[in-house]
Amino acid sequence: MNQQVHTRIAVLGPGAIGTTVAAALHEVGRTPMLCGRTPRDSLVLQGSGIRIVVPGPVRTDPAQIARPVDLVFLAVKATQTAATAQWLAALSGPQTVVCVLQNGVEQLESVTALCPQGRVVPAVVWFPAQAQSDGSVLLRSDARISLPDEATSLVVAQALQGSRCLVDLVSNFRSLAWQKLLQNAAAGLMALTHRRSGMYGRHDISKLTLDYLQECLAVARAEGAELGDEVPQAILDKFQASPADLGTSILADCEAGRPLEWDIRNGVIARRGRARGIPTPIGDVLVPLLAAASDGPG
Ligand SMILES: NC(=O)C1=CN([C@@H]2O[C@H](COP(=O)(O)OP(=O)(O)OC[C@H]3O[C@@H](n4cnc5c(N)ncnc54)[C@H](OP(=O)(O)O)[C@@H]3O)[C@@H](O)[C@H]2O)C=CC1
Ligand SMILES: CC(C)(CO)C(=O)C(=O)O
Repeated sequence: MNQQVHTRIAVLGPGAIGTTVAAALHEVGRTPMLCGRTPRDSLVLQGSGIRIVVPGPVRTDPAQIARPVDLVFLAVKATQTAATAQWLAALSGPQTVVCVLQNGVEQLESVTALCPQGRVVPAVVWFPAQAQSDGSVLLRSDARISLPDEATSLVVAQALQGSRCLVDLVSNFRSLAWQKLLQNAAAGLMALTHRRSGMYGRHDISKLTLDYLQECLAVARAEGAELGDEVPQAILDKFQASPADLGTSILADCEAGRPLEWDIRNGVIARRGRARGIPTPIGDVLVPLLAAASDGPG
């Protein structure tokens, strides 16, 4: 008997990333339970040559959950994690694996605090996905996540096996998570300018991006990430090679007037730098601007 077929899976936070993973699971016959904030009958993922409808409903009341599931994909914004405490308590038991599909390097601590019963696996999410005005989600590249190469991650890898969401199990997870964090930190500039990837073609913005990434790299290395000297330029090259209209999830939040993940994407680097005595002069300017753009007042 195929054990995967019997794995009970929930997607908590059926937004851009949650819809992508739910669609990948549904497509291979492992339709997850959908848990969210806004009731919906179904989710729709669109992309180049794809349209997948994931049957709902999106449940909105954790009190209606009768028993834990085997695997939870948590895909709310980091600013929303605390508000999922009741969901995590209802969905997770001692055997439950909670895979955190969020940016940042602090997922393990923040989510473990909310579900001490579950086993938490942080993920690096590499693909861009954007909610559309009709409620569907647009997937803008192949779906891929990286997980630490450890036993708990196998539950996640098995659930996604054969699906359109590729899973890498990596021995250098910390380094990879910091590398992705640097990409996100640089993407924060889009939320300040309200411009998309095309802006990295400007000479002044590419210089600022490289200078910022150099100071972020120094903090990442002090935190134990093994990242080479080429990383800042490689990140800039990636933005410059992206479609000019490609945004980032923090820009989507900014445009929708939602709180920004400024602390887990940019603030964390300045915080960790301060704790280690590493100067972060550019971050010290960007972070208050992002925080104020997010939280006001005014
Ligand atoms: N989008 C992207 O391209 C990428 C995003 N990421 C990261 O992935 C994470 C998720 O981002 P993304 O998918 O863009 O976020 P979205 O804002 O698109 O989705 C968040 C989802 O969580 C739901 N939600 C919010 N609060 C709760 C709650 N209390 N209980 C249950 N559900 C809730 C939202 O519901 P509602 O519809 O009501 O708002 C929404 O469906 C973030 O950390 C982001 O940085 C990483 C790589 C790429
Ligand atoms: C698009 C991507 C992968 C890079 O900025 C991302 O992480 C995000 O939008 O949050």
